[in-house]
Amino acid sequence: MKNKIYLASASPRRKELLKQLNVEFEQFSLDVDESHIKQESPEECVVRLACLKAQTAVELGYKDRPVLGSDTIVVLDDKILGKPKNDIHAKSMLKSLSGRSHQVMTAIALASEKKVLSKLVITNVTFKTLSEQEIIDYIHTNEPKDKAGSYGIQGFAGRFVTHISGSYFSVVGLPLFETEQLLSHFWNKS
Ligand SMILES: Cc1cn([C@H]2C[C@H](O)[C@@H](COP(=O)(O)OP(=O)(O)OP(=O)(O)O)O2)c(=O)[nH]c1=O
Repeated sequence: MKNKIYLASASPRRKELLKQLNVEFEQFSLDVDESHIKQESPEECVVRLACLKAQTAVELGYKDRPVLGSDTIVVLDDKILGKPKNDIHAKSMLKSLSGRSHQVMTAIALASEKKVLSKLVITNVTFKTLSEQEIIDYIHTNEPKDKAGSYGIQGFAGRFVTHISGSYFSVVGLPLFETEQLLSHFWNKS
């Protein structure tokens, strides 16, 4: 069917965001190797991972509709901050983000057997200076655990943000405007 897609993602946030586009979809989770390759830039890495998620799903047999894959990373001084390994890791990431600006990069990819289209969205986010206690309290909320950069702008960390330039939805995991654009490109080209 023309307007139905698959969402290759375990993320409940991406599911909720995709609903806002009024696209019919089925979600499933995938196990892909998300490790970073040393030589690649953050931009190359996030696009590669979004494409990998979408293309792996196609290879696994999800071929009757386009597959949407997405990946989000936080980048500080050109270095990738992925998901924290533990609370100590989360603490050091939050410390490094304190009082500074960073980029949140989300790539989206649509794949079928015939083609793959992708788009990279970069958003600048500035944090206020965080006290040691604020970082500890935030880690106790458990929010950092499954999130790139150890924070969720949509949750308690929203109050850390003094400035954002770009797409709020992209920071949460799925840029709405760009996803709709990519879908329409994909369908117009098929
Ligand atoms: C910076 C930031 C990230 N995140 C989330 C978005 C992504 O879900 C997650 C980054 O990990 P991803 O590997 O991009 O996504 P995921 O593992 O949650 O889901 P899947 O790979 O199956 O699609 O961090 C927020 O929810 N809020 C934020 O403010």
